[in-house]
Amino acid sequence: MAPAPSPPALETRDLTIRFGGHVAVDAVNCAFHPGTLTAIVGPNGAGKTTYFNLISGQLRPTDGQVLVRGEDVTGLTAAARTRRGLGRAFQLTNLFPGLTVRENIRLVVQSRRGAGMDLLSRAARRTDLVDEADAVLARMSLAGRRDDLAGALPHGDQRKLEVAMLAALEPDVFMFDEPTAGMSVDEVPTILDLIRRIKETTDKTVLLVEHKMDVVRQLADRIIVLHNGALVADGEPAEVIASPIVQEAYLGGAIEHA
Ligand SMILES: Nc1ncnc2c1ncn2[C@@H]1O[C@H](COP(=O)(O)OP(=O)(O)OP(=O)(O)O)[C@@H](O)[C@H]1O
Repeated sequence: MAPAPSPPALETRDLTIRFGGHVAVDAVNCAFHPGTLTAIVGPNGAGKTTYFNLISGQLRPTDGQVLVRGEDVTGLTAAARTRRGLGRAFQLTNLFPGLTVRENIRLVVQSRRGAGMDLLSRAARRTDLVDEADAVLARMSLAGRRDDLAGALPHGDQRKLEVAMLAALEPDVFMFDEPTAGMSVDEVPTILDLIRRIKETTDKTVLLVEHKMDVVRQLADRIIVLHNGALVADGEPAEVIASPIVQEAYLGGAIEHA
């Protein structure tokens, strides 16, 4: 007998949230698999960030479920979902500005290894933890910034540090919400390179909310399109980008509902 296929890394079933009479996410059914980077696109207000918030546990759905490796996590807190392998990069809110770049990474490594979040503890002096933090910094091209205070970094390097901290957490599912927002044109390629490295060197599941279609085109294996909270397209990037719904959303303004 053939072995049962493994469940998706992440799945949403009929995931729905209403704010008053407004349906912000509307019965979204979608499965995400390891080794795949899925871009989530759609016009402003389509429900992309709300969908992320429902997956990561910042919001509770009105209806539907979130499953991680087949396990229903809908009733769990955001922190419990993180422990089950869901990792989300928040726009700079996770950084400790008064600590160095290396200390920020070390805290993530420490906490993942169950050694607490105290920088002065005995665990914090363990050389294996420091070495691991340094390896992440090297991999993420941040070794040169190792001793700089996170709060004093230029914006682009803070965003890089945020990606590096998520990489140090080693989640199964990486969630990026507009990782290049507010970056200058010359800083964008570095972030894309870091995300590409995560995608190419690991068998992780990556979700990316992104407005810039050139970024999506470069990174995505698959694109899903949200519009008025509903999933309206799902497929290969070239095919989805060429579809009338995306052409209208990005080149011709708002999409009219059929
Ligand atoms: N807490 C909330 N209370 C009421 N309405 C909300 C709330 N959060 C989001 N919404 C509404 O839900 C809809 C989806 O918003 P969301 O921010 O998810 O869209 P988005 O696709 O991420 O947009 P953008 O691309 O502009 O970031 C919008 O109409 C928004 O006003």
